[in-house]
Amino acid sequence: MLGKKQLISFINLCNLRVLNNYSGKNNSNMSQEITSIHSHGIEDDHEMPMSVILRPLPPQVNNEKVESIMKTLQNANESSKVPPIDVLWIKGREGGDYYYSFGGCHRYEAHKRLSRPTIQAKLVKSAVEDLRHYLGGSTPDLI
Ligand SMILES: Nc1ncnc2c1ncn2[C@@H]1O[C@H](COP(=O)(O)OP(=O)(O)OP(=O)(O)O)[C@@H](O)[C@H]1O
Repeated sequence: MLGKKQLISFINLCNLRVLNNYSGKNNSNMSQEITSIHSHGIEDDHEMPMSVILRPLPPQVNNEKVESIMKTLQNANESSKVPPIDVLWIKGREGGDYYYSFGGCHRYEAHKRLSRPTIQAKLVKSAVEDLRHYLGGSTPDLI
């Protein structure tokens, strides 16, 4: 279990990674999609890069379930049976974009073990207050 200081450092490290990723050329399409989603204030499904998703809470997974989902994902005829995970999209006070995920542990873990670069995600526009429900006093100051 991470201590409070470690958790904050971890989140800050991840945030740096998010900002770096989003300034990179490879994510230009993603940035455009995000911008258009923001302007409409809606939730929608996206092919999100795994590397930008912040998961500050350690997952507790059932290996059999993860392996079963991996098999489903690897079968082209079955993969659509795995629904998108929910990702909270939060704007920092200086305009930074942060993508937090708390549920969908088994689906996320299955993608990770398959080294999938992206995961289908439902982007849900959220506020820092929503993050506080999960992280309490360890909620970072998002810039
Ligand atoms: N082989 C499979 N095994 C389990 N679930 C599968 C499989 N294939 C598709 N699914 C779907 O994937 C989703 C898994 O959701 P579930 O709530 O069980 O786990 P999770 O959300 O990924 O993890 P957690 O609930 O622990 O955060 C369900 O909608 C389920 O129908």
